Amino acid sequence: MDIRNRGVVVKFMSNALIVEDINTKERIRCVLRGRFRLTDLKPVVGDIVEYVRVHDIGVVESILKRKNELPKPKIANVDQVVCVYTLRRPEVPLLVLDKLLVLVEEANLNALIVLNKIDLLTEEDEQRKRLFLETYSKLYPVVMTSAKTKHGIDQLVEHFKDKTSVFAGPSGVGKSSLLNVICPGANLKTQEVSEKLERGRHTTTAAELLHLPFGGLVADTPGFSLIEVDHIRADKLKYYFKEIREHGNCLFKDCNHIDEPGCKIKELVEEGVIARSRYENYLEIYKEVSEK
Ligand SMILES: Nc1nc2c(ncn2[C@@H]2O[C@H](COP(=O)(O)OP(=O)(O)OP(=O)(O)O)[C@@H](O)[C@H]2O)c(=O)[nH]1
Ligand SMILES: [Zn+2]
Repeated sequence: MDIRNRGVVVKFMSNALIVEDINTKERIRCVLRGRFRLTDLKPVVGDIVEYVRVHDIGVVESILKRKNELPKPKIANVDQVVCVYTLRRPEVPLLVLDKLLVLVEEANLNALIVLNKIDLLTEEDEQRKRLFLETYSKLYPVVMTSAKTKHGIDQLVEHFKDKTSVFAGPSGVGKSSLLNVICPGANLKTQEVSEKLERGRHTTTAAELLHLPFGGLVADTPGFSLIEVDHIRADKLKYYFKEIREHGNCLFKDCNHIDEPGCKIKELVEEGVIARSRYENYLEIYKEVSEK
């Protein structure tokens, strides 16, 4: 009787995949059992598979049910999307972060918010920083970091421990820099200009999962930096804003919280329970997806 082992698919190569054994952490080159040719279901990075050893290679027998699945980068069983944001260099509009969080909620994933480049913040930014923390730490875990001075990196590491993470966020916020700090040796090439020009190609190649030295896995790609919400239906948007989803109870059951009478959400914005910027961005995205 063959012994079935379990492992995580960490990488794809031309005609084989690399599976990291769940128990031994050994990386084994695997091929797929022939019957996979007959189905549409193929393993992706992040999948947990069952495999048997045949001499020094493995043969993948089956794929375990996925907890979740990201289309781009193609990756399964992600525990958290690490949403990186900066208040300076670049100064990113909150709308960009709120759209990203909508995508994370839509995919039913957990978000970790990282406010990076805090070394660049001055006293003038104190107010904006406080407002940012006030708004988001009610909703998601927030960590403040500097990839440059290493401030907050210990705390960041705690959040990555024993999880499968993927970075996301707009260009230039420091995703690759943070990855290189928490995973020395990852050596993300994406910082180089030549590579950046090939970005289109880079984002279409399969992600690879890297083993973190303190336990856990992280995808080597900059995640989804293209933050596109056009596919979302306007009447579904309310489910992808955490605080709006959690405070229902409007006069109309199907209230979209725009200008309906007896809207509880609008009341909560007035009372300061729901952040005004979040509600305004909700309205903005609602408008955007209604007009398409
Ligand atoms: N001052 C400061 N600069 C930083 C910090 N983190 C990253 N940078 C710089 O910001 C620039 C962009 O960093 P990247 O890590 O390439 O950003 P990215 O998010 O991966 O960008 P894309 O690959 O375009 O998506 C680089 O010049 C980094 O050196 C930080 O915490 N503080
Ligand atoms: Zn309402």
